[in-house]
Amino acid sequence: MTQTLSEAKITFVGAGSMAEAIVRGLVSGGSGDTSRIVMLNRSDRERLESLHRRYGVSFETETDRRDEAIRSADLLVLAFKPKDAAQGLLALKPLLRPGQLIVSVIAGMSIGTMEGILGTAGQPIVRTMPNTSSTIGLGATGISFSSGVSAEQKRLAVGMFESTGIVSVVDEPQINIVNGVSGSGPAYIYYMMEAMIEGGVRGGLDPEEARRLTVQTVLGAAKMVETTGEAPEDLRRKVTSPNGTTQAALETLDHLGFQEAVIRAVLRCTERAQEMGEAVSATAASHTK
Ligand SMILES: NC(=O)C1=CN([C@@H]2O[C@H](COP(=O)(O)OP(=O)(O)OC[C@H]3O[C@@H](n4cnc5c(N)ncnc54)[C@H](O)[C@@H]3O)[C@@H](O)[C@H]2O)C=CC1
Ligand SMILES: O=C(O)[C@@H]1CCC=N1
Repeated sequence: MTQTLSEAKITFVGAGSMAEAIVRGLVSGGSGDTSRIVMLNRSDRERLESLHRRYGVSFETETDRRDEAIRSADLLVLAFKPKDAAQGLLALKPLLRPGQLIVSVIAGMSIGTMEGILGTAGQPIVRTMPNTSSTIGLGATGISFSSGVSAEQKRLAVGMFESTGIVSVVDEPQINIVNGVSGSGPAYIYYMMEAMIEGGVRGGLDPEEARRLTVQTVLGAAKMVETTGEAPEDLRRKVTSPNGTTQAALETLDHLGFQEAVIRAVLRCTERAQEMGEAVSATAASHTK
């Protein structure tokens, strides 16, 4: 029988900000009985209770029941930090069923590393890179599959992230660059917004007005690219009158290396994901020695 996303039992291992962003997207997308979603955390019962109150999800804190929530899940979402990944995966290893679907949102950690730690080449693993805008249904998620993922499991995993925004299926080696563009991307935009607000305030605007104008400008610019289908470059040209104010502003950005700084940030982020993935392998190797 084919299983739908609204029937699938989903257990989150790690109940931090990314897990909450996905849950909030799932719940507001109206996908089934939310009590079938179980949240587990290393500690912090209050956090789990708060998620239960806000989204109607279940949670477990007692060892036997936590283990059962892991064993019985159709989709096991790994949502802990890379620094906790080696230990977290080793603890899961004895609880996994063959064929049980693992979905990782952990930055940097490759499918090969997960297979190595779990000691199973055939376990279906979905490696993803979502972002926190999933919270409001405007997420952008890169997703890739190990060879053991069935067509039905792919559909479930893609469906889960589609309920939180858009999904790009990519080859696994590209997940780190997705991290550089959209996984960490919201932070670059927030950083630019902080600077625009600060510029407005320095120029004499009230901070709240500077914030309001900045938010609408970023929203409007993103919507213009989406709605018109025009290239950002062409839209930028339309704002830029020859020898006008925008040109003066862009020349200042060019002088300070804005474009190159952003490109280098995206690529450095990608490289950092690779480094973090390698650190997980090294930690796992030291645990299993
Ligand atoms: N925050 C973001 O924008 C994004 C984060 N990610 C990835 O999502 C993962 C989680 O990130 P956040 O939610 O920001 O971290 P977080 O620190 O908010 O949450 C992680 C949670 O996992 C729990 N945890 C650690 N080890 C555990 C274990 N063995 N069993 C159960 N729970 C455990 C911790 O107690 C913590 O509450 C990271 O691997 C990160 O790379 C991916 C895309 C975007
Ligand atoms: O900063 C991080 O490592 C995580 C991964 C993508 C966004 N936040």
